[in-house]
Amino acid sequence: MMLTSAKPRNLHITGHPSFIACAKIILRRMANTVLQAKQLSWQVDGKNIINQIDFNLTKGETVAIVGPNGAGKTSLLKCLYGEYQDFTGSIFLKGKCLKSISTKHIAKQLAVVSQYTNSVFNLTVIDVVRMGLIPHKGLFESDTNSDLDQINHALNKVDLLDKKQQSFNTLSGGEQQRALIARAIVQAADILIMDEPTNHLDIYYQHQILKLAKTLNITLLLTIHDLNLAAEYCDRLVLMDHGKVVANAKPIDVLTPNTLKQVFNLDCFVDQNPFTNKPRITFAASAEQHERQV
Ligand SMILES: Nc1ncnc2c1ncn2[C@@H]1O[C@H](COP(=O)(O)OP(=O)(O)OP(=O)(O)O)[C@@H](O)[C@H]1O
Repeated sequence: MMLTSAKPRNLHITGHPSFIACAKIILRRMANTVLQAKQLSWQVDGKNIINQIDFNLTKGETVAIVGPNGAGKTSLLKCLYGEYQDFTGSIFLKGKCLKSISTKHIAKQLAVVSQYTNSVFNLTVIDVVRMGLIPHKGLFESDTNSDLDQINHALNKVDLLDKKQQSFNTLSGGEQQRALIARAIVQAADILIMDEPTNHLDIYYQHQILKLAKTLNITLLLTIHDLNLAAEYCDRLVLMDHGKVVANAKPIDVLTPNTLKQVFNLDCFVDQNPFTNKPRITFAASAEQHERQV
């Protein structure tokens, strides 16, 4: 197989047809990679929290990072969206080294809905959603009619138009998540990162938030504990344990009894959800389980 030309779009590939097909798949994936980590590690007090992770996010995918408490899921996200800068290895956002991009530029590409925002926002819902405009505006620029239209459109999309003057802190957990998604819509980034978006939500809102995120038709990266929800809504799962990636594949290939036993130290049964045909996991928590090694 031979690849010529420096410009991926003009590449001329020669060789055996199977090599050519394989090369084309690899090149297409490379061209569509929006976020990439290479040999990413992050330490606290000399302890590896994230340990030599290679990670790829392709345009349009929905990927969940799953794994036990303390596995390093949130830390990985925080490195990937630029909150932690003291990592080793490299992170590329649309081909550019993350450390070389300004925060404003990152925010134009990547919106974040993270945990524990409640105490931060003593603002009305519309003010929280308006924050999505910040990366697109100058310091003292006031809102235009088109900005207000965008804000109202986003609030309408998440069904919070009637609560726009309400204090963010007084919203229910599900409504807060929806308000933060509205902020992300206004931010107009094409990658949305969500850290445990279904935390504290009842089963109806868990599905509602994930369905809403999917309707945005953007690239989604999230952390989630519920493996059945992950299987339901995600194209790919990255299973982490002790700061490392244990498996990285389609849900059906990651959610196997052997792999889950290895990571969660619980036996489980995997069959198909009768409504969606997606993998369904039932854990068997028996009295003889050994304590998990954390
Ligand atoms: N800023 C920090 N300082 C010290 N330790 C940290 C810090 N951030 C994370 N850790 C530690 O790193 C480990 C991984 O934490 P992280 O929040 O990334 O895990 P997680 O997989 O998201 O867990 P959970 O499912 O409980 O949210 C934990 O042991 C945590 O205590």
